[in-house]
Amino acid sequence: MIPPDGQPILTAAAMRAAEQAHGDLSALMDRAGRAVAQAVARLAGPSPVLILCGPGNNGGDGYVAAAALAAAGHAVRLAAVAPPTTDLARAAAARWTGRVETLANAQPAPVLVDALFGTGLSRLLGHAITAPWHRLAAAAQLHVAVDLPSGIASDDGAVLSTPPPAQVTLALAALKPAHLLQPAARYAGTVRLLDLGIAAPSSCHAIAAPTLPEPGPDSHKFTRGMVAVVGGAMAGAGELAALAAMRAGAGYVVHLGDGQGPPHALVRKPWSPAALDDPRIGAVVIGPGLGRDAAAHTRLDAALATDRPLVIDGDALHLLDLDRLADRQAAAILTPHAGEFAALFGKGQGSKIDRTLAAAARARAIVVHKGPDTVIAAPDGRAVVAGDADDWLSTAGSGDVLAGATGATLASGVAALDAAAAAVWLHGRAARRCGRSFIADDLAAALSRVR
Ligand SMILES: NC(=O)C1=CN([C@@H]2O[C@H](COP(=O)(O)OP(=O)(O)OC[C@H]3O[C@@H](n4cnc5c(N)ncnc54)[C@H](OP(=O)(O)O)[C@@H]3O)[C@@H](O)[C@H]2O)[C@@H](O)CC1
Ligand SMILES: Nc1ncnc2c1ncn2[C@@H]1O[C@H](COP(=O)(O)OP(=O)(O)O)[C@@H](O)[C@H]1O
Ligand SMILES: [K+]
Repeated sequence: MIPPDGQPILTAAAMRAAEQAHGDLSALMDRAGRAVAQAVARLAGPSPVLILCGPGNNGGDGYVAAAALAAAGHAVRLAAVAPPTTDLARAAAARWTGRVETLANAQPAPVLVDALFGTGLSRLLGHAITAPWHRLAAAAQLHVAVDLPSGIASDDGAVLSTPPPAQVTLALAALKPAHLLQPAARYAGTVRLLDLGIAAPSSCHAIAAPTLPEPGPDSHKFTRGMVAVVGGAMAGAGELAALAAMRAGAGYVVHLGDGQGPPHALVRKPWSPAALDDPRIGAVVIGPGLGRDAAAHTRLDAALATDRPLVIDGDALHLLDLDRLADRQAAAILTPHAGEFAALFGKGQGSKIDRTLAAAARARAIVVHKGPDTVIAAPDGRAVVAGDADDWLSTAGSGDVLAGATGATLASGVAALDAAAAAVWLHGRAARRCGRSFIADDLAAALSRVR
C-alpha cells in the first residue's frame, strides 16, 4: 500500500492502454484481486468482510479478492448486483465457490468492500444499488473502495451518484484524477496505491515533498534568493506575501510600497519601477492587495517589462493581458483561484487538469489553479495535482501567503514548475500544522516550521 505522493495519474483510457500494453489481462486481474485481498486483510484484521461485486472488471477484482481471502481462512461473504458481463470477470467469478448473495438481501459485515464499479462507470447508479449499499456502509466499521469509490467519474472527479464515503481507497496500478480532484476525492478517504507491476507512464503526477536548496557555508542572503513584493492599495496583503516569502526560505525580501511595523527583517522601500531593476532579484511577486486602479496598472506594466521571474496573483490577474507574457523570456507563475481562472481563461472543457493544462499552454506560463484541490500545470504538458487540502485554508489572505511562498521557491533557483509545486506543498503542510481556525498570519509563520 503505497502513499500517493509523486505517483503518476492516469485517465481511464490511458490506464486501459497500459493494461493492453502489458498483455496478460487475466494475470493482471489476478494480481489486482490478490493485492486487494492482502490489503483488506491488513486493514480488517480478523473482522469478517463483505465484498460487493459489480458486473464489470471492478467486480472481477472483487471475486478474486474474495476467493483469496477465503483461501487464507478469512471470514468473507460476497454480494453481486448482477452476473459478470466480461470474460475476465466471468473467469474471476468462477473462482469464487461460495454463495453469491443479492445486494438487496445482504446482511451487514464489519468490513465492507466496494468492488461495484471502477474506471468503467458510465452513468448514474440506480436506487436498487445505492440504497442497499448505503445501508450496508452505515452498518460497517470500515468501508474500503477497490480502485475508486463507485459512483464517481474517474477522469474528472465528478460525483455521478453519491457513494457512502470510504475510509480507504485502493488505487490499482496507478492513481486516477478522481483520487485527487474534488468533489470525488472526499469520498475516497485515504488513498493507497497497489503496485501491479505494470508501467503506467504519465506527464501528470500527485504532489510530493519537494527538494529545495539548503543553505551551506557559502550561502549569503542573496544566494538564498531575493524576492521583491510589489505593494498596492491594500498594503496588508502584500506584507503577508512578503512575510510568507521570508518564512518559506528567501534570504532577502523587499516590500515595495506603503506599510510599516514588524517584521524588522523585511526591507521596506517606496514603490518605484527602478527598484525592480536590481539584478539580484530572483522573483517579483505582484498582485496581493495590488488594487485595480491606474496605479496598479502602472506597477504591473513595470513588472512585466523587467526580465525577472514573476509570480502573478490576485488583482494582477484581473489586469493581466496574457499576450504580454508571450514576449517574456523569464518564467512566470500565475496563481488564480476558480473565479480568477474563469475570468482569465473562460470555462474551458474537460477536467480541472485538462483545463489547467490548456490555460498553461495559452499563457505560456505555469498556472497554479487553486481551490480545495490545486492543479499546477506547465505549458509543456506536465501537471502536478495536490489533493486533500485543509478546508481551513478557506480564509482571507491564504492565497497571498501562497503567492509569497512561491516567490521564495522561484527565487531559490529551482525550475518554475517545481517551484510552484514546492510552494503548494509547503502551504498545504503549513495549514496542517496550524490546526483549526487559523489566520493567514499563522499560516505564513508555520512555513518556517515546514521548511
Ligand atoms: N488498472 C489495472 O491494472 C486493472 C484494472 N482492473 C479493474 O478493471 C476496472 C475497470 O473495469 P471495467 O472497464 O470493466 O469497468 P467497471 O468499472 O467494472 O464497470 C463497467 C461495468 O459496469 C457497467 N456499468 C457502468 N455504469 C453502470 C451503472 N451506472 N449501472 C449499472 N451498470 C453500469 C457496465 O455496463 P455497460 O455500461 O457496458 O452497459 C460494465 O458492465 C478497474 O476499475 C479495475 O478495478 C483489474 O481487474 C485489472 C487490473
Ligand atoms: N476548501 C477550500 N476553499 C478555498 N480555498 C482553499 C480550500 N482548501 C484550500 N484552499 C486554498 O486556500 C488558498 C486560497 O487562495 P485565495 O482564494 O487566493 O485567497 P485570498 O485571495 O484570500 O488570499 C488557495 O491556496 C487554495 O488552494
Ligand atoms: K469500486
